[in-house]
Amino acid sequence: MVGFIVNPVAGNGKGKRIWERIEPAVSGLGAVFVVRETSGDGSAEKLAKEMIEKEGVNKIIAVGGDGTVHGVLNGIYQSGQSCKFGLVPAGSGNDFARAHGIATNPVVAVERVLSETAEKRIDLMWMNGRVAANSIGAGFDAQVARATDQAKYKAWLNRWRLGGLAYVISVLRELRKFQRSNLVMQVDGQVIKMEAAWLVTAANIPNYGGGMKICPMAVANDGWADICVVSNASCGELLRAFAKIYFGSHIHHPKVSFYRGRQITIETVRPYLVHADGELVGETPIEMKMLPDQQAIFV
Ligand SMILES: Nc1ncnc2c1ncn2[C@@H]1O[C@H](COP(=O)(O)OP(=O)(O)OP(=O)(O)O)[C@@H](O)[C@H]1O
Repeated sequence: MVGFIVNPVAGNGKGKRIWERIEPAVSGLGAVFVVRETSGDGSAEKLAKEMIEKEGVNKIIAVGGDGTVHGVLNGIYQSGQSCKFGLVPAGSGNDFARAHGIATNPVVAVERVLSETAEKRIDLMWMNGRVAANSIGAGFDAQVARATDQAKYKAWLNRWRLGGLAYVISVLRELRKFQRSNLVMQVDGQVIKMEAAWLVTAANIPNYGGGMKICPMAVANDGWADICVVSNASCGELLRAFAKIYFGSHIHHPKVSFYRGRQITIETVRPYLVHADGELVGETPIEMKMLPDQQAIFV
Protein backbone atom coordinates (compact mmCIF):
# COMPACT_ATOMS: atom_id res chain seq x y z
CA MET A 1 0.00 0.00 0.00
CA VAL A 2 1.21 3.49 -0.90
CA GLY A 3 0.80 6.42 1.48
CA PHE A 4 1.02 10.07 0.46
CA ILE A 5 1.94 12.68 3.05
CA VAL A 6 1.20 16.13 1.71
CA ASN A 7 2.43 19.32 3.34
CA PRO A 8 -0.09 21.86 1.98
CA VAL A 9 1.96 24.87 3.10
CA ALA A 10 5.36 23.69 1.79
CA GLY A 11 6.82 26.16 -0.69
CA ASN A 12 4.23 28.71 0.41
CA GLY A 13 1.23 26.65 -0.78
CA LYS A 14 3.01 24.75 -3.55
CA GLY A 15 2.42 21.50 -1.64
CA LYS A 16 -1.34 21.83 -1.95
CA ARG A 17 -1.25 22.97 -5.59
CA ILE A 18 1.08 20.15 -6.58
CA TRP A 19 -1.08 17.52 -4.87
CA GLU A 20 -4.15 18.79 -6.72
CA ARG A 21 -2.15 18.48 -9.94
CA ILE A 22 -0.80 14.96 -9.38
CA GLU A 23 -3.86 13.35 -7.76
CA PRO A 24 -5.59 12.64 -11.12
CA ALA A 25 -2.35 11.12 -12.47
CA VAL A 26 -2.03 8.91 -9.36
CA SER A 27 -5.66 7.75 -9.58
CA GLY A 28 -5.25 7.24 -13.34
CA LEU A 29 -2.35 4.85 -12.73
CA GLY A 30 -4.71 2.66 -10.67
CA ALA A 31 -2.56 2.93 -7.54
CA VAL A 32 -4.19 1.98 -4.23
CA PHE A 33 -3.22 4.72 -1.83
CA VAL A 34 -4.04 6.64 1.33
CA VAL A 35 -3.37 10.34 1.66
CA ARG A 36 -2.92 12.57 4.72
CA GLU A 37 -2.18 16.27 5.08
CA THR A 38 0.31 17.54 7.64
CA SER A 39 -0.91 20.03 10.21
CA GLY A 40 2.26 21.49 11.72
CA ASP A 41 5.33 20.61 13.75
CA GLY A 42 5.88 16.86 14.22
CA SER A 43 2.87 15.99 12.08
CA ALA A 44 4.69 14.36 9.12
CA GLU A 45 6.58 12.08 11.51
CA LYS A 46 3.43 11.04 13.39
CA LEU A 47 1.46 10.42 10.17
CA ALA A 48 4.25 8.33 8.64
CA LYS A 49 4.56 6.16 11.76
CA GLU A 50 0.77 5.68 11.96
CA MET A 51 0.45 4.80 8.25
CA ILE A 52 3.09 2.09 8.59
CA GLU A 53 1.86 0.69 11.90
CA LYS A 54 -1.91 0.91 11.39
CA GLU A 55 -2.54 0.96 7.65
CA GLY A 56 0.04 -1.45 6.28
CA VAL A 57 1.77 1.21 4.19
CA ASN A 58 5.18 0.12 2.85
CA LYS A 59 5.94 3.02 0.49
CA ILE A 60 5.51 6.65 1.51
CA ILE A 61 5.59 9.49 -0.99
CA ALA A 62 6.08 12.91 0.56
CA VAL A 63 4.80 16.02 -1.21
CA GLY A 64 6.75 18.85 0.38
CA GLY A 65 10.17 20.27 1.10
CA ASP A 66 13.14 19.19 3.18
CA GLY A 67 11.26 19.60 6.48
CA THR A 68 8.60 17.16 5.25
CA VAL A 69 11.29 14.71 4.08
CA HIS A 70 12.87 14.99 7.54
CA GLY A 71 9.55 14.30 9.30
CA VAL A 72 8.58 11.33 7.14
CA LEU A 73 12.01 9.69 7.39
CA ASN A 74 11.86 10.05 11.18
CA GLY A 75 8.41 8.44 11.21
CA ILE A 76 9.76 5.52 9.17
CA TYR A 77 12.78 5.25 11.48
CA GLN A 78 10.66 5.37 14.65
CA SER A 79 8.33 2.65 13.30
CA GLY A 80 11.31 0.29 13.19
CA GLN A 81 9.86 -1.21 9.99
CA SER A 82 11.04 -1.23 6.43
CA CYS A 83 9.22 1.35 4.29
CA LYS A 84 10.47 2.80 1.02
CA PHE A 85 10.45 6.52 0.39
CA GLY A 86 9.75 8.78 -2.55
CA LEU A 87 9.44 12.55 -2.93
CA VAL A 88 7.51 14.96 -5.06
CA PRO A 89 9.47 18.17 -4.42
CA ALA A 90 7.26 21.07 -3.31
CA GLY A 91 9.41 23.06 -0.90
CA SER A 92 11.34 26.29 -1.09
CA GLY A 93 14.85 24.84 -0.95
CA ASN A 94 14.40 21.21 -2.07
CA ASP A 95 17.96 20.22 -1.19
CA PHE A 96 17.15 16.50 -0.88
CA ALA A 97 15.55 16.51 -4.34
CA ARG A 98 18.49 18.41 -5.85
CA ALA A 99 21.09 16.09 -4.35
CA HIS A 100 19.34 12.91 -5.52
CA GLY A 101 18.35 14.16 -8.97
CA ILE A 102 14.62 13.83 -8.32
CA ALA A 103 12.52 15.20 -11.20
CA THR A 104 11.29 18.75 -10.68
CA ASN A 105 8.16 18.08 -12.74
CA PRO A 106 5.70 16.69 -10.13
CA VAL A 107 3.88 14.33 -12.49
CA VAL A 108 7.17 12.86 -13.72
CA ALA A 109 8.43 12.59 -10.11
CA VAL A 110 5.35 10.72 -8.88
CA GLU A 111 5.23 8.42 -11.90
CA ARG A 112 8.88 7.48 -11.36
CA VAL A 113 8.22 6.58 -7.72
CA LEU A 114 5.03 4.64 -8.43
CA SER A 115 6.64 2.68 -11.25
CA GLU A 116 9.79 2.17 -9.11
CA THR A 117 11.97 3.33 -12.03
CA ALA A 118 15.14 3.75 -9.95
CA GLU A 119 15.75 2.68 -6.35
CA LYS A 120 18.82 3.24 -4.22
CA ARG A 121 19.80 3.03 -0.58
CA ILE A 122 21.12 6.04 1.28
CA ASP A 123 22.83 6.57 4.62
CA LEU A 124 21.01 8.46 7.36
CA MET A 125 22.63 10.43 10.17
CA TRP A 126 21.50 9.54 13.68
CA MET A 127 21.53 12.31 16.28
CA ASN A 128 20.22 12.25 19.85
CA GLY A 129 17.55 9.67 18.86
CA ARG A 130 16.50 11.31 15.57
CA VAL A 131 17.65 10.86 11.98
CA ALA A 132 18.57 13.35 9.27
CA ALA A 133 18.90 12.80 5.53
CA ASN A 134 20.69 15.99 4.43
CA SER A 135 22.71 17.61 7.21
CA ILE A 136 22.95 18.44 10.88
CA GLY A 137 24.31 21.82 11.86
CA ALA A 138 25.04 23.69 15.07
CA GLY A 139 25.61 27.41 15.51
CA PHE A 140 25.17 30.19 13.00
CA ASP A 141 23.44 28.10 10.33
CA ALA A 142 20.84 26.84 12.82
CA GLN A 143 20.22 30.42 13.94
CA VAL A 144 19.82 31.38 10.26
CA ALA A 145 17.41 28.46 9.74
CA ARG A 146 15.28 29.72 12.65
CA ALA A 147 15.31 33.29 11.34
CA THR A 148 14.34 32.11 7.82
CA ASP A 149 11.49 30.01 9.22
CA GLN A 150 10.06 32.95 11.11
CA ALA A 151 10.66 35.49 8.32
CA LYS A 152 7.86 37.18 6.41
CA TYR A 153 10.18 37.62 3.39
CA LYS A 154 10.33 33.81 2.94
CA ALA A 155 6.67 33.69 1.84
CA TRP A 156 7.08 36.78 -0.33
CA LEU A 157 10.20 35.44 -2.08
CA ASN A 158 8.56 32.04 -2.57
CA ARG A 159 5.81 33.74 -4.53
CA TRP A 160 8.49 34.95 -6.95
CA ARG A 161 10.21 31.54 -6.98
CA LEU A 162 13.20 33.00 -5.15
CA GLY A 163 12.95 30.83 -2.02
CA GLY A 164 16.74 30.30 -1.88
CA LEU A 165 17.28 34.05 -1.44
CA ALA A 166 15.47 34.03 1.92
CA TYR A 167 18.44 32.21 3.40
CA VAL A 168 20.88 34.84 2.12
CA ILE A 169 18.84 37.65 3.66
CA SER A 170 18.73 35.82 7.01
CA VAL A 171 22.52 35.37 6.94
CA LEU A 172 23.00 39.12 6.60
CA ARG A 173 20.47 39.87 9.35
CA GLU A 174 21.83 37.34 11.88
CA LEU A 175 25.51 38.11 11.34
CA ARG A 176 25.81 40.79 14.00
CA LYS A 177 23.52 39.05 16.52
CA PHE A 178 25.39 35.75 16.64
CA GLN A 179 27.58 35.12 19.70
CA ARG A 180 30.49 32.79 18.99
CA SER A 181 31.62 30.13 21.42
CA ASN A 182 34.57 27.75 21.77
CA LEU A 183 33.80 24.27 20.53
CA VAL A 184 35.10 20.77 21.19
CA MET A 185 34.37 18.10 18.64
CA GLN A 186 35.26 14.42 18.64
CA VAL A 187 35.43 12.72 15.27
CA ASP A 188 35.93 8.95 15.55
CA GLY A 189 37.87 9.51 18.76
CA GLN A 190 40.01 12.43 17.52
CA VAL A 191 39.53 15.52 19.73
CA ILE A 192 39.36 18.80 17.82
CA LYS A 193 39.21 22.15 19.63
CA MET A 194 38.04 25.31 17.86
CA GLU A 195 38.02 28.89 19.08
CA ALA A 196 35.13 31.25 18.34
CA ALA A 197 33.30 28.78 16.09
CA TRP A 198 30.65 30.13 13.75
CA LEU A 199 29.22 26.85 12.70
CA VAL A 200 29.78 23.14 12.39
CA THR A 201 27.81 21.21 9.81
CA ALA A 202 27.89 17.46 9.29
CA ALA A 203 26.58 16.65 5.83
CA ASN A 204 25.26 13.58 4.05
CA ILE A 205 24.71 15.47 0.78
CA PRO A 206 26.71 18.38 -0.66
CA ASN A 207 24.05 21.09 -0.51
CA TYR A 208 21.87 22.81 2.08
CA GLY A 209 19.98 26.07 2.55
CA GLY A 210 18.55 25.92 -0.98
CA GLY A 211 21.61 24.97 -3.00
CA MET A 212 24.66 26.09 -0.99
CA LYS A 213 27.45 23.53 -1.47
CA ILE A 214 28.51 23.38 2.18
CA CYS A 215 30.33 20.03 1.85
CA PRO A 216 30.90 19.57 -1.89
CA MET A 217 32.51 16.17 -1.38
CA ALA A 218 29.62 14.60 0.60
CA VAL A 219 28.17 11.39 -0.84
CA ALA A 220 24.88 10.02 0.52
CA ASN A 221 25.82 6.35 0.38
CA ASP A 222 29.50 6.24 1.36
CA GLY A 223 28.93 5.67 5.10
CA TRP A 224 30.71 8.93 6.02
CA ALA A 225 29.62 12.31 7.32
CA ASP A 226 31.56 15.21 5.82
CA ILE A 227 32.03 17.97 8.38
CA CYS A 228 32.61 21.66 7.70
CA VAL A 229 33.70 23.99 10.51
CA VAL A 230 34.06 27.76 10.27
CA SER A 231 35.92 29.26 13.22
CA ASN A 232 38.02 32.20 14.32
CA ALA A 233 36.77 34.34 11.43
CA SER A 234 35.68 37.98 11.47
CA CYS A 235 32.24 38.92 10.11
CA GLY A 236 33.94 40.03 6.88
CA GLU A 237 35.82 36.75 6.56
CA LEU A 238 32.63 34.79 7.19
CA LEU A 239 30.82 36.75 4.48
CA ARG A 240 33.64 36.14 2.01
CA ALA A 241 33.51 32.40 2.79
CA PHE A 242 29.72 32.48 2.54
CA ALA A 243 29.77 34.05 -0.94
CA LYS A 244 31.93 31.15 -2.08
CA ILE A 245 29.70 28.41 -0.63
CA TYR A 246 27.37 28.55 -3.65
CA PHE A 247 30.26 27.39 -5.84
CA GLY A 248 31.85 25.13 -3.22
CA SER A 249 35.07 27.18 -3.42
CA HIS A 250 34.99 28.07 0.32
CA ILE A 251 36.93 24.82 0.77
CA HIS A 252 40.13 26.84 0.18
CA HIS A 253 39.23 29.57 2.71
CA PRO A 254 41.79 29.63 5.59
CA LYS A 255 39.09 29.81 8.30
CA VAL A 256 37.16 26.82 6.96
CA SER A 257 38.21 23.27 7.82
CA PHE A 258 36.88 19.87 6.87
CA TYR A 259 36.76 16.47 8.56
CA ARG A 260 35.19 13.13 7.77
CA GLY A 261 33.84 10.66 10.31
CA ARG A 262 31.25 8.14 11.37
CA GLN A 263 30.83 8.98 15.07
CA ILE A 264 30.85 12.60 16.12
CA THR A 265 30.16 14.57 19.29
CA ILE A 266 29.94 18.35 19.48
CA GLU A 267 30.06 20.43 22.65
CA THR A 268 30.11 24.21 22.94
CA VAL A 269 30.74 26.41 25.97
CA ARG A 270 27.63 28.44 25.12
CA PRO A 271 24.69 26.27 23.90
CA TYR A 272 24.27 26.48 20.11
CA LEU A 273 20.98 25.91 18.31
CA VAL A 274 20.97 22.69 16.30
CA HIS A 275 19.12 21.98 13.07
CA ALA A 276 18.57 18.69 11.29
CA ASP A 277 17.66 19.08 7.59
CA GLY A 278 16.85 22.73 8.32
CA GLU A 279 14.38 21.90 11.14
CA LEU A 280 15.32 23.10 14.62
CA VAL A 281 15.75 20.10 16.87
CA GLY A 282 17.50 21.34 20.02
CA GLU A 283 20.81 22.62 21.30
CA THR A 284 24.36 21.40 21.79
CA PRO A 285 25.76 19.04 23.10
CA ILE A 286 24.99 16.53 20.38
CA GLU A 287 26.05 13.02 19.57
CA MET A 288 25.88 11.68 16.02
CA LYS A 289 26.60 8.48 14.17
CA MET A 290 26.16 7.32 10.61
CA LEU A 291 23.56 4.67 9.76
CA PRO A 292 24.98 3.28 6.48
CA ASP A 293 22.47 2.24 3.77
CA GLN A 294 19.61 2.79 6.23
CA GLN A 295 16.87 3.91 3.86
CA ALA A 296 15.58 2.86 0.42
CA ILE A 297 14.52 5.76 -1.78
CA PHE A 298 13.15 6.11 -5.32
CA VAL A 299 14.71 8.79 -7.50
N1 LIG B 1 -0.63 22.50 7.86
C1 LIG B 1 0.48 23.14 8.26
N2 LIG B 1 0.42 24.43 8.70
C2 LIG B 1 1.53 25.08 9.07
N3 LIG B 1 2.79 24.55 9.06
C3 LIG B 1 2.91 23.27 8.63
C4 LIG B 1 1.77 22.50 8.21
N4 LIG B 1 2.21 21.28 7.83
C5 LIG B 1 3.56 21.27 8.02
N5 LIG B 1 3.97 22.47 8.49
C6 LIG B 1 5.36 22.87 8.75
O1 LIG B 1 6.06 22.86 7.50
C7 LIG B 1 7.45 22.72 7.77
C8 LIG B 1 8.11 21.92 6.72
O2 LIG B 1 7.99 22.55 5.48
P1 LIG B 1 8.93 22.05 4.29
O3 LIG B 1 10.34 22.11 4.77
O4 LIG B 1 8.46 20.75 3.79
O5 LIG B 1 8.70 23.13 3.19
P2 LIG B 1 9.58 24.43 2.90
O6 LIG B 1 10.08 25.00 4.18
O7 LIG B 1 8.77 25.30 2.01
O8 LIG B 1 10.75 23.81 2.01
P3 LIG B 1 12.36 23.57 2.22
O9 LIG B 1 12.58 23.01 3.58
O10 LIG B 1 12.72 22.58 1.13
O11 LIG B 1 12.99 24.90 2.03
C9 LIG B 1 7.55 22.05 9.13
O12 LIG B 1 8.30 22.88 9.99
C10 LIG B 1 6.12 21.89 9.61
O13 LIG B 1 5.98 22.21 10.97
